[in-house]
Amino acid sequence: MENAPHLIVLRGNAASGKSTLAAALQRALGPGTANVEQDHFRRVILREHDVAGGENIGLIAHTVRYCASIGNNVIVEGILVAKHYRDMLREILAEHPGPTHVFYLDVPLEETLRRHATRPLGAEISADTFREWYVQSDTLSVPGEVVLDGTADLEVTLKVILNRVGDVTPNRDQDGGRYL
Ligand SMILES: Nc1ncnc2c1ncn2[C@@H]1O[C@H](COP(=O)(O)OS(=O)(=O)O)[C@@H](OP(=O)(O)O)[C@H]1O
Ligand SMILES: Nc1ncnc2c1ncn2[C@@H]1O[C@H](COP(=O)(O)OP(=O)(O)O)[C@@H](O)[C@H]1O
Repeated sequence: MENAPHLIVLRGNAASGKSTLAAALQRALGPGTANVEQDHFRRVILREHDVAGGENIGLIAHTVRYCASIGNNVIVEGILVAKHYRDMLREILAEHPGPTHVFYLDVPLEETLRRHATRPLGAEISADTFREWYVQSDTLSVPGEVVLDGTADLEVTLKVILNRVGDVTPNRDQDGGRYL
C-alpha cells in the first residue's frame, strides 16, 4: 500500500539502550510516529508481571494496530522476550500493510550491567538479578531481522536504523501545534 505507515520492532535485554534509542528514533521520524513501550503497557497500565499469556500482550497488539490504522508509523520497543511475545509480534508483522523492520539490540551482559549502574535505579536492582534476566541472542527469527551492535554510540546505531528504514513519508497533516 502506497504511503502505508512503517512498523518498527526494537528489542533487547534490560539496559541495552532500547528506550533511549526508541525515543530518539521517534523524534527522528517526526510527527505521526507512535512509540509503543512494552514497559508502559505491562507495568504502568496493567501492573502485570512478564508472564506467558499476559494481558499486556494483546493490549500492545491492539495499540499497534490502532496507531497504524490512523496513519502513524509505529515503533514497538521492549525486552519483548521471544518466549512470551514472539507469536504476537509475528502476527502484527504479517498483517501490517506497510514496510516492516525488526531490530535486535545485541549488548553483552557486562555492558548492560555497566549501563544499568549509570541509572538512578541501578542501586535497586542487583547485578545478580540482571544476570538472571539476561537472555543471550533472543532474536525472533523472522525474515529480515537485523541484529544491531548495541555497543556502538547511540547516534551511530540510530543512523544504521534510519538507513535501513529508508524514506518515511509523513502520514499525517503536520499542522502547527498539533504534536509535542
Ligand atoms: N528474560 C526475561 N523474561 C521475562 N521477563 C523479564 C526478562 N528480563 C527482564 N524481565 C522483566 O522485565 C522487567 C525489568 O526490565 P526493565 O527493562 O524494565 O529493566 S529495568 O528495571 O529498567 O532495569 C522486570 O519485570 P517487573 O519487575 O515485573 O517489572 C523483569 O522481571
Ligand atoms: N549506545 C549507548 N552507549 C552507552 N550508553 C547508553 C547507550 N544507549 C543507552 N545508554 C545508557 O544506558 C542506560 C540504559 O539505557 P535504557 O535506554 O534505559 O535501556 P533499556 O530501555 O534497554 O532498559 C541509560 O543510562 C542510557 O543513557
